[in-house]
Amino acid sequence: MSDLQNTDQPPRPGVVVTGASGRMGQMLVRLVLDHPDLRLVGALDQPGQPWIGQDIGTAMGGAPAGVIVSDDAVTAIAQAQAVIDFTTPDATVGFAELTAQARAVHVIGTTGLGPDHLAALEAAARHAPIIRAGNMSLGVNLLVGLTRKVAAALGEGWDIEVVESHHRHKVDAPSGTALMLGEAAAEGRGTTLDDVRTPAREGITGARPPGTIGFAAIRGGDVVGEHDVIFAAEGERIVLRHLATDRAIFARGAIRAALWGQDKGPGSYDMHDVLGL
Ligand SMILES: NC(=O)c1ccc[n+]([C@@H]2O[C@H](COP(=O)([O-])OP(=O)(O)OC[C@H]3O[C@@H](n4cnc5c(N)ncnc54)[C@H](O)[C@@H]3O)[C@@H](O)[C@H]2O)c1
Ligand SMILES: O=C(O)C1=N[C@H](C(=O)O)CCC1
Repeated sequence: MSDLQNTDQPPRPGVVVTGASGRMGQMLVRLVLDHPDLRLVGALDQPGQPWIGQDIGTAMGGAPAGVIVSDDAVTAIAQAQAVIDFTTPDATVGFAELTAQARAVHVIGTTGLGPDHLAALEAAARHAPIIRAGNMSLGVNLLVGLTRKVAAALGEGWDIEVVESHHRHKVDAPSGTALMLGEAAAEGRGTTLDDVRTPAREGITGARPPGTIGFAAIRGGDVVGEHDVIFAAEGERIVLRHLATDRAIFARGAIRAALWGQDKGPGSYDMHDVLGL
């Protein structure tokens, strides 16, 4: 095979994966390395992480990938056309400033973001596209639409509860997905989640106020991610359920978003934009 690049083909976007040693980071590195239309140009992790300075392929137990894990985000992101980021809220805000400077697409899967983080991302999105979703899978994004529809069809005689289960390492609750589903249910009812969200229950809580949306979080073992939206009325119940059994569904969505974003202008986007839902 010739070493010469086929000049008829557009250049393949260069991708930096952040949190490269993490559960999602490793999955993303594998899929980007295998992708015919993308190049892995950087693998970032936090200072002190034992993989810093090693080839990402060998650190993951495979063949060398030709990309060294680094904690130098400034240098790595300067050469990226896309940054795929599943890390922590504070780290994500830092990466957003750098992707804005590089005019690179920032695909954000990080959950647990607070109002200050979200405001910082809005500011960064004035300079480059940001595609963010608490869940990047096709199935969950379809479920969001179904949840909105069912909530719109049912009156306040139907109580809405979102129950989620995740692995023992997850640090935020409710999950980003549960919040997406709760927001969709609230929208379906013509309100906002902030107005109807019930705080976590414990002790003598009193009876359930009508029209509220509650959340319950289960943590244990290696559960990848499970979500039920329960609509409960007198005498009947509807349960909308999504079960994730493989993190690849999130990584595939993120890669699709990175490619989709290549010809988009600055702004805030989500997976509904990417998937055309
Ligand atoms: N949106 C989705 O579809 C989706 C799917 C799965 C997970 N998530 C979210 O993605 C995030 C990561 O999940 P995970 O299970 O991979 O976690 P993890 O703990 O396995 O990985 C996080 C990685 O980020 C790294 N990191 C932390 N701070 C950093 C910094 N300042 N710079 C660079 N790297 C840094 C850690 O060292 C680690 O490698 C969580 O917020 C989780 O909820 C979202
Ligand atoms: O493993 C996690 O952490 C997950 N986080 C997302 C969430 O908070 O909803 C998506 C599912 C997996």
